[in-house]
Amino acid sequence: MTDAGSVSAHRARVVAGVEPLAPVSVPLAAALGRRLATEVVATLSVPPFDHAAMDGFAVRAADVASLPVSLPVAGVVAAGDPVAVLEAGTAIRIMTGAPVPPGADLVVPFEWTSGHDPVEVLKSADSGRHIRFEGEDVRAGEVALAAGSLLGAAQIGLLVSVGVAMVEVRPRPRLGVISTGAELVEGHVPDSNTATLLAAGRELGADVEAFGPAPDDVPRFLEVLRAAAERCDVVVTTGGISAGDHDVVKAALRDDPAFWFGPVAMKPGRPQGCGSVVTSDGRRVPVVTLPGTPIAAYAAFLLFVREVLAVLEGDPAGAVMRRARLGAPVEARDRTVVLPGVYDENDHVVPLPGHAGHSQRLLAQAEVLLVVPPVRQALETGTDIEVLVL
Ligand SMILES: Nc1nc2c(c(=O)[nH]1)N[C@H]1C(S)=C(S)[C@@H](COP(=O)(O)OP(=O)(O)OC[C@H]3O[C@@H](n4cnc5c(N)ncnc54)[C@H](O)[C@@H]3O)O[C@H]1N2
Ligand code: MOO
Repeated sequence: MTDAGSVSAHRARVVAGVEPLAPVSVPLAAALGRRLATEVVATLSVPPFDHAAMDGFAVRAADVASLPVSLPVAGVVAAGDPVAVLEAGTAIRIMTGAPVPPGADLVVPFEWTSGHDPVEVLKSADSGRHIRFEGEDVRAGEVALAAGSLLGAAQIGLLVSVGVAMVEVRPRPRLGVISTGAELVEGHVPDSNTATLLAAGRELGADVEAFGPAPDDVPRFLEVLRAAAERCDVVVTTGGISAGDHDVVKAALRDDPAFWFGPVAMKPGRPQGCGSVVTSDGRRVPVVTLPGTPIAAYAAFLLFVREVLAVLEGDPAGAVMRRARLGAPVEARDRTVVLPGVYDENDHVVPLPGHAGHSQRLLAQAEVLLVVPPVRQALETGTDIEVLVL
């Protein structure tokens, strides 16, 4: 098979022409899990003012340079108090978080002193000790987070600290799933692909909607596809793309120049396709046509559709490719093989025994899918390979 049929070529094909979604402005509370569309510049410094890092006494380092020394305590300042001023030759009792009095350049912790007025300082330190200086972490005007950053708990906390309340983020992609096949419409086979792919989409941060099962009828299928595209940013179909008499997806789209169908050198998931539909308002919506066999559909979703979602969500690097070491030898073939597997006690990956090609039971027991590259040789224990974490 030519390179056009490799997994990596198909990955590139499905994301070709896909652009990040137009940014939306949201309050921080709605930004969890989104990516920044623009860099964020700090409007406040972190910390916002010089403050004590320890409970103790604010002093001038020069006044405690030679020990022992005893200083009168001129006042007390706690976090939230107005700023006090330190006169030379005195100390101010200070609590962690309180603003450092102008004139002071050292906080001596209680443990290094007699603790009472006049305070005897027993141990000294250089100017600047136990003070957190304004802007030493982030300075106002500096870039706090780069465009493309994923907003998790820590990033949201940082944005609050730098004084930012609204952020420009990429919205959640809207993922449409269309399963196809008369056996699903008639209820002879439960539609597990729709349920699996909706769940997989939600796990990847998408808003999801089912439009199938669609019957094996070309005009009906095209109607469903257009309706899905109008409401979505990416549409996935399952089934109907191999060589059968009722393969509706392929029949409907094979002659559309915006679509590609062909075998990809992988197992499971050999029949694949992709293309795009233009909506009434001129949006180009990518469409990925996955095989119907449940394991093939799920593996292909993780290999290909995850990439599309990553681009739409504004991930600058594309979907994160995870890797792991083999915990047992695996025979690589002439095409990419996707095997259900688990982590062993060394955090290496091993295929589950009894792999029978299409077992949904085995898939449900798996922690990862091993992506065994098409290198036609025995891969030894310890070999580094790509994994799809489930
Ligand atoms: N002559 C050939 N036949 C087949 C080829 C081929 O290259 N030449 N490829 C085989 C491979 S590999 C696969 S994978 C399948 C893919 O076929 P389709 O994508 O057209 O899928 P269907 O025929 O519609 O369904 C396959 C299988 O999966 C079940 N299915 C479908 N959708 C669902 C769903 N939503 N939930 C649960 N199960 C589903 C369906 O009932 C079939 O049993 O083609 C081979 N044939
Ligand atoms: O390659 Mo198909 O996806 O296994 O049965």
